[in-house]
Amino acid sequence: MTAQLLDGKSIAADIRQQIKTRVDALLAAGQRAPGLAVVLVGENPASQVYVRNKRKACAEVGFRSELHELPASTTQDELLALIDRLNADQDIDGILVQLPLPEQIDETLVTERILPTKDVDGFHPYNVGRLVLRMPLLRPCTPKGVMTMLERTGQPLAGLDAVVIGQSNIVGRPMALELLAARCTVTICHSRTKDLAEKVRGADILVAAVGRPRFVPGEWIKEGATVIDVGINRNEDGKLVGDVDFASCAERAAWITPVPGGVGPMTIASLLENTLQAAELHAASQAH
Ligand SMILES: Nc1nc2c(c(=O)[nH]1)N[C@@H](CN(C=O)c1ccc(C(=O)N[C@@H](CCC(=O)O)C(=O)O)cc1)CN2
Repeated sequence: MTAQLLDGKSIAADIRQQIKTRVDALLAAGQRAPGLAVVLVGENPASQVYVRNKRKACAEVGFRSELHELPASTTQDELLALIDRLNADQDIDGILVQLPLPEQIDETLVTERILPTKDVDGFHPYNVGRLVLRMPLLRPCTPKGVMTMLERTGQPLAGLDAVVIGQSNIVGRPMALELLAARCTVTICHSRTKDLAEKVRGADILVAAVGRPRFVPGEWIKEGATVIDVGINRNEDGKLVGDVDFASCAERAAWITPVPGGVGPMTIASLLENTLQAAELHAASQAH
């Protein structure tokens, strides 16, 4: 089998177009455009690229976005004070603090300080808890983007065996919850998992979020599986590569995501969807 490409770049472009149409309708009805505050602490070059791309996507769909760039020496109290101001700002619907944060700042405290209804990353324990209970409000962006891609394959997900490699709070765990909510039988694998290859061989859907270049070889892939690669790694020549060995995995899979141009653009598209949803929540709360 040679896999069909799940083209995140083009699915994300469709989503941006749909969101733009909804923003145009809001503006035509005399309402204001959704507003996103993006907070970047320090000068991590990858984070600077992601933040730039997020703001570019906001501009493309007609959202307002404001950037709060803080020095790497920012204290936790200074960052929390900024979040308090953004929580209270009626012109701001969504708040995003780009991760990772410098080591003097506690990520958990920061995540918990953002109002759950403005938490467009979906990382607040309230939003994670709602996902656990199958009553999602704002859903973590990368897993949400993966679910959108899986819908595009047209295959019913209920009853499929899904394997997620990686147990991070922002990808692996919420990804497993999303797949469980879609009624897959889900196995979460991590660095202590025994017989990883055997587990992956049983997967109808594989989501690789390991952070190791080309970690999954084609021989682990079940014939006809869907392979979702969340990894973004630089190889020796500086080229971006995923967590799966694309060429050999594509020989056995039915569907596969590329890197770049797969899950990454979908993360940003999901952020736009969440920001629109947060703006709708905000407008509804003001109507009462
Ligand atoms: N507050 C958050 N921080 C981080 C998140 C997040 O969702 N929220 N996720 C990652 C980084 N990330 C978003 O912030 C992200 C990573 C990659 C891409 C992307 O589009 N990648 C491109 C390649 C880009 C390149 O050239 O480097 C692709 O895959 O095609 C988007 C978003 C950690 N932090």
